[in-house]
Order: sequence, then C-alpha cells, then structure tokens
Amino acid sequence: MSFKFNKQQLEAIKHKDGPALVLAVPGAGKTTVLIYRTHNLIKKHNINPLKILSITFSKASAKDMKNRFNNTFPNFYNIPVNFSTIHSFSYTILKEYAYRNNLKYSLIENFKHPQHKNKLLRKIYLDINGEYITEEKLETVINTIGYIKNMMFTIDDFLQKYKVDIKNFKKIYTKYENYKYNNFLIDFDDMLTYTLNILNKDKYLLNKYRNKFDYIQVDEGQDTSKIQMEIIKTISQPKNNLFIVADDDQSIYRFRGASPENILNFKEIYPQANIFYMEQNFRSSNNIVNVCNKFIKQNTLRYNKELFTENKNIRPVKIIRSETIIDEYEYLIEMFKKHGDLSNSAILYRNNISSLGLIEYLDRNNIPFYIRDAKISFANHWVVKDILAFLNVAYDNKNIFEFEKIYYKTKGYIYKKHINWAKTLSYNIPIFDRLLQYPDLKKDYKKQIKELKVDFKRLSNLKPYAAISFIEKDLKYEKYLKENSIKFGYTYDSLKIILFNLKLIAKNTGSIKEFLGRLKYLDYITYRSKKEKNGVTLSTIHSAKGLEFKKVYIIDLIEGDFPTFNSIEAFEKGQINLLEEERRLFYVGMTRAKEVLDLITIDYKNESKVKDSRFLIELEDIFKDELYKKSKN
Ligand SMILES: Nc1ncnc2c1ncn2[C@@H]1O[C@H](COP(=O)(O)OP(=O)(O)OP(=O)(O)O)[C@@H](O)[C@H]1O
Repeated sequence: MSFKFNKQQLEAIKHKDGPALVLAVPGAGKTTVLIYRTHNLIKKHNINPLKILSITFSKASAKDMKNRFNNTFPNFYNIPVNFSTIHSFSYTILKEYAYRNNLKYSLIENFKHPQHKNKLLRKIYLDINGEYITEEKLETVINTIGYIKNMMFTIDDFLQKYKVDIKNFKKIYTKYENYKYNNFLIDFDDMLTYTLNILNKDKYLLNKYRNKFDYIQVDEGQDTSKIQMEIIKTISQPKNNLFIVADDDQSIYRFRGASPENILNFKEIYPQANIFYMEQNFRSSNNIVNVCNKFIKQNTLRYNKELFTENKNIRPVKIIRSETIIDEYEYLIEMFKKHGDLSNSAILYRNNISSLGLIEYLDRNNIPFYIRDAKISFANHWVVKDILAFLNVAYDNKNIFEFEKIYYKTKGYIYKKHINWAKTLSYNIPIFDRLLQYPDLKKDYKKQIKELKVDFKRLSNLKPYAAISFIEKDLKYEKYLKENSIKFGYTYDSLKIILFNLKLIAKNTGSIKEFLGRLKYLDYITYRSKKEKNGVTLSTIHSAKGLEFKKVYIIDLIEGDFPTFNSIEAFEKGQINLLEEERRLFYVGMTRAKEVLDLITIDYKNESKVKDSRFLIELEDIFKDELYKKSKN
C-alpha cells in the first residue's frame, strides 16, 4: 500500500535530524507519517533500526503500530523496529539501575501481587480514616496520586493549588509513598519518577541510553505528561533528534496529568524546531469531517486548526433517538444483521458500564464482538454479589454466612448481635427460626422476622426477573442503596444501573440456575472476546484513540453521562476545563468513523426519563439540514 502523500506529509516523512513537531488534525496521517518516516530513516538513511525508539501511548497502541508497520512494509517483517510505551522504556532503565546497584524493586500493579496498589491504598485509607474506601474514591485517590507524580508536583505544592475531595489525602499520600519507598515497591507512576531521578544522577546509564538511540519518535504527543516529556527530552539530548506527532484537540487524559502545554511550547523549548501542520483528513467522509470541524471549534482552549478533507460526501451523520436502552440495542442489532461488516464496525461509549447489557444482547443475537478494554467483571460487582446472597439465602434458609452479607441491607431491623447469637445455635435450624429464639424479643420485632421468613420463602419460588424486582422493592434493597450510595461515594444512579442490567439479563432466563450460569458465561465471553477477530469492536472512547472504523455507533449519549455531571457542574461554576475535555473526547469518538457515524441517545435510563446530551442538541443546532435524524417512535 502506498499513498500519494500531500506536501506536509512528505516534508514530515523526510525530516531527518533535529527536533520536529507534527501538529495535526484527526485522520491527517500522523501515525502513517511516523511509520513511513521510520521506514525512510532505515531505508534511505541507513539508520540501524535498533537506534530508533518510537514511543506510543499504550501497550495496545504499540502493538497496533507494530502491526501497521509490518502490514505496510512486509519485507521489513524481521527487522527489529522498536515500538514501546514510555512506561516499559522507563522500566528497562530502572531494572538495569536496580541490577547494577543490587536492588530489587517489586511492581505492585499486578492484581496477583500480595501488596497490590489497590489493596495497599485500601488498607492505608482504613487505617487513617477508620472506614472502608469505596471503588469510586479509590479511583480518585489513584488518579490524584498519578496526577501529582506526572505533573511533578510536591504534595504541598499540589494541595496549595487544588482541592481533593478525600479525607486526609495528604496523610494517605505520604503514608503510601513512604511505605513503598521503605519496602522497595513501585507503581506505574514511580517507574517514571525513579527513571528521571536515575537519569539525573547516574551518568553511566544516562550516557548509555543517550547513545543507544539516535532517533526518538513520539506518537499521541498531546497525552504525554510533564514527567514523561522530561524523560524523553533528557534521553534525546544532546542530538535532539526528537520527532513528535500530536493533536491538542485529542488530548483526553488531562485528568491523569497529560499536559499538551509541552507540545504547545515546543518552539520555546527547541527554537530550531521544524513544525509541520497537517490539516487534511484522509480518513472520514466530507459529511463527518464537517460535523467534527464545527463541533471542536466550540472549545476555546486550543490551537485553531482547520479540519478539512478532499473525501466525498457519503452519508449524513445520523442522530438516532431510541426510547429505551433495549430499542438502542435492537437498532444496533438490526444494523449488523442487515449490513454485516462487523469487523469494520465499532460501538463506542463514554463509560465501561455501557457494555454490560450490550454484551448480553449481542451474544443472544449471535453477533460476535471484540472488547478492547474488558476490565469489568460484572459478576464480581458488589451489588451483583448482594443479589446473589439474597438468592442463596432464599434457596438455603440455613446459610447464615450468606445472610450475614445482607441482613442490614434488607427490611426488619436485624443487628450484628442477633446474627452473632444465631451463630451459636445449631446450623440445622433455619436462620429465621434461630433469630426468633433470641431472648426477650419484642412482639413487633418477632412480627418482622416472621415476615422476612415468608418473604424469603416467596423469593425462592420466583423466576429470576421477578426475584430481583422482589429483592429491590419488597425486600427494600433499593431503599438501602438509595440511602447509602452517597455515604459510600457512589451516585445512586451508578448502582441502579447495575440492578437494571442484572434484570435485563434475568429477563431472558427461565430459572435462577440458568440465570447464575448466564452471569458466569457473560464474564467468560467478555474475557474470551479479546481473541475475537471478526466481531464488532466494543470500546470506550478513551481506548479507541488512534483507531478507525468504517462504521461507528456512539451510544448512550445522555446528559450527565456524556458530558458527565461533574463537568457540567464545574462549567456552571465557571470552570470550563472539564467540559472542554468531554468535548474533546466526543470529538475523538466521532473522528474514528470513516463512512458511517450514528450518534444514539435514549429517552429512558434506569426506567427514568433522561435528557439528550447537550452535544447532540448543539450538533442539531449547527447542522439543521445536514444531519439525518431518526426517531424510533
Ligand atoms: N496521503 C494519504 N492518502 C490517503 N490516505 C491516507 C493518506 N495518509 C493517511 N491516510 C489514511 O488516513 C487514515 C488516517 O491516518 P492515521 O491513522 O495515520 O491518522 P492519524 O493522524 O494518526 O489519526 P488520529 O490522530 O485521528 O488517530 C488511515 O486510514 C491512513 O491509511
């Protein structure tokens, strides 16, 4: 495959020595240019491939880029071209340093590690705050620590500038850092801080790695953080053969410390740098390019670029309004059944949770899929585990250990003392009968326990869907979630959606046994889907960065989800950064499409009426005639 490159692309590909920045729009061929330039350096300038280091954003993109290189230049298949992430590159240096100094660091990012980062932070949080940390708060803690390290802040500098909504954050941060330091443990962020320190103090390693690479290339430069950029700059000196491709409009990791300022200040850092602008999009139809160009211009914190294409109009961008989520799935399934083309199609979403019900529906309709970032284990979610505990008690009314998980999440005021007491009685007696024997029980209390006994008996006779609804409403589990979600750091909505998806799955099963089997199976196919080559791609937009598909369907486009409530709230208080990041994310999603782009919204989520994403409303305003609107109802 060979292209007719445009002038800007050719200049960038031919660039050999000295610093250069390619600032470009989506689909302008940034990655393509990187691949061809690598080839050019090797073929035309006889550069040893081992002397070229290409840094990509993630492992997946390193792999994608290697594949793209191999497919474009099959004759180079055996040539060791080095595509690496900044983390794995840093880790090599760190390991070498450790070896030379007889040190042994242990990486705590693998879930199997006995002191896995999450586990450690959970414990530290509990020790300091005397309460368990929720998943959402844990994510905030991890992101904030990452942000501090990536932006090269000290904890005090950081706290002077920003507010964190975590009790005793400074103590947690300090304890975590000290613990790791004293025990030779490192996380991903430490890989970067340690590496930069090593390069600053170990002249041998500094010179070794400076000599090892003559040419350094960076893809997705807009998402490199301050510390990553420092490492890259340090290694590329004094030759400064540094070639970076970037698009500030696609910067979507600022919350984790990505800082496109590095890129935007490139000329100040390297006054001799060549800057190449590439504004022609080769990927998408004219319809899609027009929509995307006008959409991104609403952001203010950006380099003004003009996205254009010479590609033809193919099909207007569509806005699809579905009433319920099931209508949304059915629309997608209808498209796939009618048009096939699965491996050229992608369903993209803002939040991973959107994939749950989708997987159920695609599988039921025999539509193969590939999940790019299959992180969620649905069956392991604590709400799902609660529901399973309710069912287990219904089926085995002597199982006090399961009841112990939920007694305070249902009706009837049962306390720990009752449970402890019941545990002292024979395990052959049903739990509720044991509870009824508690000394001096009041009449009302007895009545409640008797009622619970009847309810659990009733539960054991219900079909899966009715059983979950019964737990939710009659056994008051919904009330429990509603009253406690905020305390645990969740929105009620985010928990209700788990129940909603669970019911969606339950609806299609006839017995509890079948339902439980189905949950396990869905986890299994989620995991297995990584190997699926011919399926439709399911991905968060974050993970779809850099990819392209003939057909893209972006789903669940509702206000509060996309853009998020947080970003809307901040915007209403006059802070535009978060909302602008949401817009960039939306833009990254739309610009993945070559020919077909459907933006899909729903009227009801979790059985409640929801509003369309403001981005859709805005698009409708800008493109009154150009968009194709379809309402299913
Ligand atoms: N000169 C060209 N002529 C035709 N097609 C091209 C040309 N340059 C690149 N392309 C094609 O355009 C598409 C986009 O290229 P590429 O993925 O390299 O862009 P990108 O700038 O890295 O995109 P993004 O930043 O949006 O991920 C690819 O399908 C690529 O093969």
